[in-house]
Amino acid sequence: MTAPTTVTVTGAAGQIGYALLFRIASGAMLGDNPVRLRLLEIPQAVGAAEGTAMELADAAFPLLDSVDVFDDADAAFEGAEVALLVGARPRTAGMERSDLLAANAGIFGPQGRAINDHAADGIRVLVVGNPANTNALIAAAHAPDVPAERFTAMTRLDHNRGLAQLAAKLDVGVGRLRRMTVWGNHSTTQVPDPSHVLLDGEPVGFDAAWLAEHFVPTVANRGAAIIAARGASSAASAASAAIDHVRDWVLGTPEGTGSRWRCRAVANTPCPRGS
Ligand SMILES: NC(=O)c1ccc[n+]([C@@H]2O[C@H](COP(=O)([O-])OP(=O)(O)OC[C@H]3O[C@@H](n4cnc5c(N)ncnc54)[C@H](O)[C@@H]3O)[C@@H](O)[C@H]2O)c1
Repeated sequence: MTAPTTVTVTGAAGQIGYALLFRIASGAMLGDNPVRLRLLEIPQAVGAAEGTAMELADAAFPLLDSVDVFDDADAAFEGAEVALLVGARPRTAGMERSDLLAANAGIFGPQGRAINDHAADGIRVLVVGNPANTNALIAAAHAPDVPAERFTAMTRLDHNRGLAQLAAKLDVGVGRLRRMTVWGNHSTTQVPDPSHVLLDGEPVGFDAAWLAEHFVPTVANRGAAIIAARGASSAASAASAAIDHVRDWVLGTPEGTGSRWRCRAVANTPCPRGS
C-alpha cells in the first residue's frame, strides 16, 4: 500500500478549512493516495477543529489515514509534505495596514520557522491567508533551509474566476479553455490576462472594451461581490482553488495548461506537443 502523504492545514476550523478538508480527504487534491491530516488552530478554536475531525471520521473516506488536531505549530508541521496555510488575522474596522502586517508576521514567521525545523524535505507550501503574497514571503524568510520556490501564494481563485467569466462570455464550458493568466498581486490591482487563452486549442480574441470595462473589474472585485451577495467571504471557491493549485503542483498541470513555461524555464527541456 502507498504510504500516506502528510498534509498540514492551518485555520482548520474556519470556513475555508471546512470546505477544504473534506475534499482533501476524498482524494480531490492528491489523487488516489492516502492522506494523513494534521490540523492547526488557535487554542480557542481547537474544539471546533476537533468537531470537524469527528465529521471527517464519520465521512469514512477510504483514503483518510488519520486526523490530528494541534494548537502548536512545531507539532502540526512535523513531517508535513504539503502545508496549506489558511489561518490568518483578518483586517478589522479601524485597523491600519501596518497593524495587519504586524499581526500576520506574528503568525507566518513562527509557522515558517516550524516548517523549516519540522516539515519533510520536499515540503510544498500554499499560503491562502491574506495578505497571501506578503504572508508567503514572511513564511519563506523564516525558513532558510527550505528552497524559496517551495512557498507559493494563492492566485488560483482569481485564475478560476477569470476562466468562469470567459466561459460565460463565449457560452462554452470552462473545460474547453486553457492558458488563463493573472499578473500581479492577489488584490484589486491584479491584471487578469486572457490574451493567450485557447478555446479547444485555438486562439480566441476578446473585445478590448469588454475586457477593460467588464472582465478585469469583475475578476478583480469578485471577492467583494461575493461578500455583498452572501454576507460572508468566498469559502468553497477558495477551497476549490487551493485544491486545484496543489493538485496541479504535485500531480502536474493538465495537458495544454501552461506546461510550456515550466518545461522551458524550469526543466530546460523541450515542451511536449500541445502543451
Ligand atoms: N488567496 C485567496 O484567494 C483567498 C480567498 C479567500 C479567502 N482568503 C483568506 O483566507 C483566510 C481564511 O479565510 P476563512 O474565510 O477561512 O476565515 P475564517 O475566519 O473563517 O477562518 C480562519 C481560521 O484561522 C484560524 N487561525 C487564526 N490564526 C491562526 C493561527 N495562528 N494558527 C492557526 N489557525 C489560526 C482562526 O481561528 C479561524 O478558525 C483569510 O485570511 C482570507 O482573507 C484568501
